[in-house]
Amino acid sequence: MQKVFDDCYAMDRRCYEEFGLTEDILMEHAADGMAQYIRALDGNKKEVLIVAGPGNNGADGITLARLLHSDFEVSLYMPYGAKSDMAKLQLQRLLKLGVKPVENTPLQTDIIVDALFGAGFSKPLNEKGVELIKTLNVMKAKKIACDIPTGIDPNGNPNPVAFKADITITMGSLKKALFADHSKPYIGEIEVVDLGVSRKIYEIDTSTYLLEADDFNPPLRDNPASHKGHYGHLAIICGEKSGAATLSGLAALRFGAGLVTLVGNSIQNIPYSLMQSKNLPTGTNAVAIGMGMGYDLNSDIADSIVKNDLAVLMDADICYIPSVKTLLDRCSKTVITPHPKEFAALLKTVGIADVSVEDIQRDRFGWAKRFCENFPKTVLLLKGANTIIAYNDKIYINPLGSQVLSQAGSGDVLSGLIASLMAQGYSPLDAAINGSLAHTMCARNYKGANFSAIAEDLIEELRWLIK
Ligand SMILES: NC(=O)C1=CN([C@@H]2O[C@H](COP(=O)(O)OP(=O)(O)OC[C@H]3O[C@@H](n4cnc5c(N)ncnc54)[C@H](O)[C@@H]3O)[C@@H](O)[C@H]2O)[C@@H](O)CC1
Ligand SMILES: Nc1ncnc2c1ncn2[C@@H]1O[C@H](COP(=O)(O)OP(=O)(O)O)[C@@H](O)[C@H]1O
Ligand SMILES: [K+]
Repeated sequence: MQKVFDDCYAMDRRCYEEFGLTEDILMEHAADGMAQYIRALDGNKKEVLIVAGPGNNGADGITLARLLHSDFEVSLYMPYGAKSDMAKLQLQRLLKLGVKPVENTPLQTDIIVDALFGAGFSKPLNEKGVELIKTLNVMKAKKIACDIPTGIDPNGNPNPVAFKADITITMGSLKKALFADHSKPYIGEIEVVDLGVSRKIYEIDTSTYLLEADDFNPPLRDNPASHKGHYGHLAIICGEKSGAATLSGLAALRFGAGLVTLVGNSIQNIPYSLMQSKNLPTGTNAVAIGMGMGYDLNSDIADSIVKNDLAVLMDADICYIPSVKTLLDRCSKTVITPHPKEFAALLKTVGIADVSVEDIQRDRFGWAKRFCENFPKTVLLLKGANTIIAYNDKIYINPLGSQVLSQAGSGDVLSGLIASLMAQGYSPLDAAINGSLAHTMCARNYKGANFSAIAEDLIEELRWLIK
């Protein structure tokens, strides 16, 4: 797990005030981090175009030009001149080496470093900036963003366009804007550079964390004398489309639930390994509800969930049903897993806000936080390119998913995985984190073409998740 921050200003300030470092020292390290990365690239890449802006992001770029000068053919392009004190100082130093900024971007180059705007990006790019970014984006070169790709605003949205990086070399620590859904196509890989002290010292407390594959805690069985009763009994409520519940059920079983029952009237053709029942079976310790259900929730089942305070995973259609609020208010072990459209419906159903899917996607962290303030007992998993898991004031980001997962049924698999862990006794938060990690790791391990995975393939991958 890595720490993630809104921005680095407080941590930079601490470096100056408590550790006696200067802006100059921090900047030298920032530029050196990029220089080391460029020096380690394949030896044929010699031409480097650095596009430097007027502020300290630009100053990082100018400093990099000094560090690379004479070992590389550096072109430094400064379309807005140097405005910040550090940019002016770094430019003076560079001029003393006899290096002058170029008047135009070259037509081709091996490497482009985007140091136009970084943490200070605060208003839309003007026409000149838009044209420049578009020109850089179509050039064939290795593309490196300094701190954050130019054009990505603090909420992670391109405004209106953004530099499309192969790698973002970010300064000091990770920032939330790198993990918005809208920024994902622009960020590329991410590398963090230390700024004069180790990251362990630089970073302060946070409530946001980035999940990694190493955080995965699988439901391994360590009791040789176990029986199915040790691994929980999950009930999945079926409705209009029983295929969704069946996929969830198979995923839950493959992920270790001892017994999985599909609950509903006359469900056809269910796989032999799943049980079926018209009512909530006695002995159920977790319930999954909403997948393919339609908008009709059996009130006896809802009452029984509330009365017995069962662990409950809620997904999909339940976001549109008013009684979702009762479940969220009254149950103490709940996970809800909407995609952005379902989340918009949920916010409206429970009376928090009437907003569009695009409003949510432009501020996923903000809306997740607002939801959790209203429902402090619930774990929210907001699906997306970078899935967010939010509980109370804590946020966990899972960046490991990919377009392999973009098809109907993969959300049903996710519900089954999380509900399976809830049945096996994981806390709702741990179930959401580990279910989501398993889901994205299955997608990463899938060997076929990235358009070809279906839900059943993800379920198959669970077999090989632990090597
Ligand atoms: N503060 C520090 O100690 C460090 C800062 N570093 C670098 O400094 C960067 C932040 O520098 P700044 O705060 O100077 O900000 P930027 O260099 O990102 O932006 C410079 C200024 O441009 C203006 N601006 C913002 N958006 C604009 C737009 N769309 N069109 C035209 N002008 C616009 C703003 O007034 C802003 O302050 C970081 O991203 C990082 O690269 C690093 O050197 C590490 C240390
Ligand atoms: N481009 C992507 N990158 C990462 N994860 C993705 C991507 N597209 C889809 N997913 C994931 O796939 C799942 C899709 O769920 P959902 O939309 O509910 O599908 P369904 O209900 O049809 O099964 C979510 O977990 C989502 O985060
Ligand atoms: K940048």
